Amino acid sequence: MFLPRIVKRMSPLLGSRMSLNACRFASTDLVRTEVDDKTGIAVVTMNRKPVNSLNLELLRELSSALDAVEKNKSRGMILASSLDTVFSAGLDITEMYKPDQARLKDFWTTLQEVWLKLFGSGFPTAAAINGHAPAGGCLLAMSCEYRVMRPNLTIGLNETQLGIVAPSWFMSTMENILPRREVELALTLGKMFSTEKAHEIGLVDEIVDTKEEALAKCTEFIQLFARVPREARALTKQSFRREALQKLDRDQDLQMFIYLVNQPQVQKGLGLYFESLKKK
Ligand SMILES: CCCCCCCCCCCC/C=C/CC(=O)SCCNC(=O)CCNC(=O)[C@H](O)C(C)(C)COP(=O)(O)OP(=O)(O)OC[C@H]1O[C@@H](n2cnc3c(N)ncnc32)[C@H](O)[C@@H]1OP(=O)(O)O
Repeated sequence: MFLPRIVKRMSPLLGSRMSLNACRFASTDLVRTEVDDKTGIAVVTMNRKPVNSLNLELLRELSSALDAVEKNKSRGMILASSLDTVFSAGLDITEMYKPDQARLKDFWTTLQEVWLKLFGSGFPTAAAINGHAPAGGCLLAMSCEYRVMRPNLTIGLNETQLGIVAPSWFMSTMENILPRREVELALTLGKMFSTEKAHEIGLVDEIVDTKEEALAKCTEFIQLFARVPREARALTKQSFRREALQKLDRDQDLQMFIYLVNQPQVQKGLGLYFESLKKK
């Protein structure tokens, strides 16, 4: 459950530019939200060790954090990870392998919700990709309007490599950034791009050396909109994204997911993949 702890104070504990400004914190164990009072930008940081795999609880907290950013009328939101080498490992395999059926339904519904809120948000969004971002991790980053990534990492929709299929709204999200042909090739291959390649093709906008620089670049991007009327910007962004958003038939997508994930060969594949991750 989202129990925001909101305090207003000067924070000598935070690094770099954030430390200079009074910040409001709305934090839970899994998601930390800090709003810089000077810029009005919220930094939403995922914090689920070891790899920020997206389980039901993390997704619920992300969903609540997005509501809070919207409600607080923040100038924008930066999505980041508290981990040194992983942005997010994507969906938590344990939610889909030998699942409890009621929880599985909740899990997928909440993932849809997070995507609808993030991809469809009116406020400006940017991702500080300070670690690997496979599959669902890539989806979160791609749902933002701008991506800044550290070198020598990987990002992509690798689902076919796992013997599963990325839902069509994952594909639409990549199509919002890359040409359709490039997306088809990336998805059919289950391609994980290096930071450098992702930058070359436009999946990532900038490469920087540190997380602090990534946050600073994301802030600069969001501040580009400082003088653009908020509502006009929001409606323009949402018009561009409306087709993808409306294409998601939540109920049909849920039924399809539940049916497919419960197929014995899919369960077997997920089990083998999970074991291979553990043996690594
Ligand atoms: C014809 C058939 C059609 C069938 C259609 C079926 C369609 C149904 C399904 C539809 C759903 C589709 C959507 C899927 C989207 C997804 O997001 S799937 C998840 C994909 N994610 C990955 O492939 C990432 C896997 N992880 C990694 O690559 C690496 O862990 C990492 C690069 C992120 C980090 O590497 P490193 O720092 O070296 O950590 P590790 O030692 O690998 O991992 C540490 C620890 O975490 C566990 N773990 C890693 N990833 C996950 C995960 N996604 N879920 C759960 N757990 C994970 C890993 O096992 C380690 O655990 P232990 O410490 O060993 O216990």
